Amino acid sequence: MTTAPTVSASGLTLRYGGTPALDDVSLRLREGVTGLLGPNGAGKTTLLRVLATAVPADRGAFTVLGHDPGTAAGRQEVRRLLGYLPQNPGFHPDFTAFTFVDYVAILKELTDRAARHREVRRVLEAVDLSDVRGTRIKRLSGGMRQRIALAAALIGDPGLLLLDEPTVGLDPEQRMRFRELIAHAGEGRTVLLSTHQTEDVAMLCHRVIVLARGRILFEGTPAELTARAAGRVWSSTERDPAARASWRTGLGTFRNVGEPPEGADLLDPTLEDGYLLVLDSEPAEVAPV
Ligand SMILES: Nc1ncnc2c1ncn2[C@@H]1O[C@H](COP(=O)(O)OP(=O)(O)OP(=O)(O)O)[C@@H](O)[C@H]1O
Repeated sequence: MTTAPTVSASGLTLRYGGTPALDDVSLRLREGVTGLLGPNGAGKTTLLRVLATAVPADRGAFTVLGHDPGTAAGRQEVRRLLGYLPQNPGFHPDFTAFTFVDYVAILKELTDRAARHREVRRVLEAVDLSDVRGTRIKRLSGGMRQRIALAAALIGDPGLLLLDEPTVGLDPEQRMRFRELIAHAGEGRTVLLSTHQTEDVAMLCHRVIVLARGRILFEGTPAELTARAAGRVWSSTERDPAARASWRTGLGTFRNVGEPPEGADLLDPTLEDGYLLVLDSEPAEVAPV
């Protein structure tokens, strides 16, 4: 039995000038972590901002756990149900981890001081930052700052978590640590994770959406995205000019992605190969506005 979707969206469209940042986007998000992949300018941040009710769509509609943000009451309810980690969280560097998260909790209408402080301690504990809660943010590493932003998004235990490129700029160890936290956050709630890291998607997402030029090009499981490249990745001793992408690996041979020649030495595809080929299938021209 499939659970009811947390988010149901249909026909979301938003233009900046003549450029469609979102173009007729329909989707359903369920419990677990859904990765949102797409090249720069694909519309990922715009989609997250629309779902976070930070900006209204020009057309289309969506609900979060049945609430419609098209009405003032619905919008208020949706805001209570979601946590949002924006691309640039905008910390005041002189705030401590605790005062920043407490400030966000006040904005989230947690008015009872004692209960709010308990909640702030809970979310800082959840991201393993209890030890530095009194430290000023300017003295903390990038990874710790991202964990503070995640803690702030977790205030009130939201059913929907929107994360905009949270692992950008983190070193591999911090990224792995953050992956653990996202996977944990995705247990029992719905997470939409915008990222450029195909590895993050392969490692922790239940589903993946590929967005380009404001349109959804693919929606499915990471295994299904990887399968798009089955039989389309091969090894050769020379760069294959017919390949969509071709590079020399550490082994000295070339790894090619595209349409292989007859009898090619096929390799196992990765999610990144599938992603590349899905992007390649995109029509070159955008529909006239
Ligand atoms: N406030 C704005 N005003 C004008 N154009 C905008 C605005 N925000 C986004 N855009 C445009 O909308 C399109 C989608 O941008 P968006 O930031 O959503 O993409 P993205 O997939 O998040 O990109 P990135 O991976 O680089 O963060 C781009 O063409 C961008 O230039």
